Amino acid sequence: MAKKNQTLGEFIIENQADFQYSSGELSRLINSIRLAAKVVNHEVNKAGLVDITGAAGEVNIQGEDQQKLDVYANDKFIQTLTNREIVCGIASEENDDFITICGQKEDHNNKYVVLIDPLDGSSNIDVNVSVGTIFSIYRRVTPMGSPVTIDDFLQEGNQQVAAGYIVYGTSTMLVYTTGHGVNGFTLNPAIGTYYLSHPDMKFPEDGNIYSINEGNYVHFPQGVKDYIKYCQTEEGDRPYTARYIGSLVSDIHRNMIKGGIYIYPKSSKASNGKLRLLYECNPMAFIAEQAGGKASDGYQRIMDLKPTELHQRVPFFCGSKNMVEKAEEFMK
Ligand SMILES: O=P(O)(O)OC[C@H]1O[C@](O)(COP(=O)(O)O)[C@@H](O)[C@@H]1O
Ligand SMILES: [Mg+2]
Ligand SMILES: [Mg+2]
Repeated sequence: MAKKNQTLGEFIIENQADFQYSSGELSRLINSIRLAAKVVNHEVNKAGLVDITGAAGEVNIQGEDQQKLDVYANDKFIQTLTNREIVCGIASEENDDFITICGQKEDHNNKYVVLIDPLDGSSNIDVNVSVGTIFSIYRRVTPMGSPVTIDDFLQEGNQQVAAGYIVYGTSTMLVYTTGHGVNGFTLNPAIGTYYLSHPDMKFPEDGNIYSINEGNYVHFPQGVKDYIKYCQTEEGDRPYTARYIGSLVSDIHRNMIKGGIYIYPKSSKASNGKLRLLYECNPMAFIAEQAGGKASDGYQRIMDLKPTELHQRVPFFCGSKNMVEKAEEFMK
């Protein structure tokens, strides 16, 4: 049983056996993400002081202006994972195509691929609102020693071996799962160590927070409009409270602790919504389900969706189980 205030390092070692294929590689991989997150956290905390705010002047494959911190975080995570030779491929929101990590030896036995949203909530960087990083880990499907292919990345979310996020907020937390529940670790910045502050995190089955960008209301499908009206109706424990930070990681983290639902639906402006299946929705869905919550595209379980493209978008309904089921009823 996880001991409160255990360090992340201790927790990783102690729980290594949990993992079916445990050979220490996944532990080293999680440790590398822990390290890269500390480096990025250091920069995030100085946003505004150092020249790390504003646009980097490039546009990513999503057509978004890359923020300097998007690029910085992307470089730090890719560097840290590459230098430790534990992954055979990386895909990122900020890179058009996946990257093959060969390392020193061509025939390395690295068996994991990582998909990452290096900086989530980019629109909040310059305004001192919490942002995050999201990661998703799979075992490769192509034979060891053979070139990594797109098939290693286009796997259904139910094949994830681990997933998690880092939230750079009032404190910095790393929250992850390897399919054995969800645990949250808070960084003590004074000594640079993560401590188990939130063991065995659980989504309350019900909540009274709904998180959606109502500014797009007129463009939403009727089912979403009806669900919003339902949330705002004076009846029983409603109206619910509206909370929307505009950083997926932070909105889901809050709702997991307090109970709530996050929705980024499709709309007449965005036929598949905005969020990316592989490095935003699948990892957050794995976390949500492992914490007793639910995640769908309004109809189907997110983690059963068959990916077809690296940067594909899907509608996203995620949160307290009963609230997501209620919203799905309105989508029927
Ligand atoms: O401004 P909008 O349209 O409400 O979108 C906000 C959503 O977009 C995102 O910022 C997309 O993620 P990135 O910042 O990683 O591109 C989510 O974090 C957030 O929930
Ligand atoms: Mg994102
Ligand atoms: Mg991002």
